[in-house]
Amino acid sequence: MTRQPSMFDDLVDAPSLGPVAPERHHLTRGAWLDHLPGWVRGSEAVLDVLLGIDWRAERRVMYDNEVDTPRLLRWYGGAERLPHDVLTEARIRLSDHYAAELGEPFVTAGMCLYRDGRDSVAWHGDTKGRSATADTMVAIVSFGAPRPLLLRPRGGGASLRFPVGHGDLVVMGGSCQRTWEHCVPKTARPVGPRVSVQFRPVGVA
Ligand SMILES: O=C(O)CCC(=O)C(=O)O
Ligand SMILES: [Fe+2]
Repeated sequence: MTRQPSMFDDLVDAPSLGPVAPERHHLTRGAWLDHLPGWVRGSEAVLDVLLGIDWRAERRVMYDNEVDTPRLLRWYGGAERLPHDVLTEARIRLSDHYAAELGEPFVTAGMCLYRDGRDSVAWHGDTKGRSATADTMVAIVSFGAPRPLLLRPRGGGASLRFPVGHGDLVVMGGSCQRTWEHCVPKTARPVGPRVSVQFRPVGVA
């Protein structure tokens, strides 16, 4: 029996991706950032799945004590199935869109869970691996509560602020990891959880 479409269909529709049509912001020294708010439609359903994956706390040494880093992590190599099919599709679509410019596909998916405003990541560049010396791209898709992603040039300069959450796409490209730094600061505002999914080529971390 065929069913009449109903007003509830929007709520149960599978998450989907809009066109990859980001706006490019040229930064200094060959760095750039592509920004596309609301790329993933129906991102709440993806967030629900992501909140339930096997998150891991990472320990690091600080002032001689071992402390938990203030966010949870999960890293997927290229061979591991991603927790939601729309993420697999996102990786394919991003690899297609950036193929000519990047020259290789996005492969790994690093995920971070910011449980609330106390979770954060300090200023850094993703400079483990080839990104220490070569131009590359890191594509970030965000789910859940918006948090600001801040960028600033290494060696000093004003910082830029991009709100990221609810299906937004941000791609850091060119020399961005070497010549600029980024962070997600803590906030005293009450905020819900945010999951960041970062796609990178092999050998970039
Ligand atoms: O939360 C984000 O989107 C940024 C995460 C990040 O910079 C990193 O894990 O290297
Ligand atoms: Fe990073």
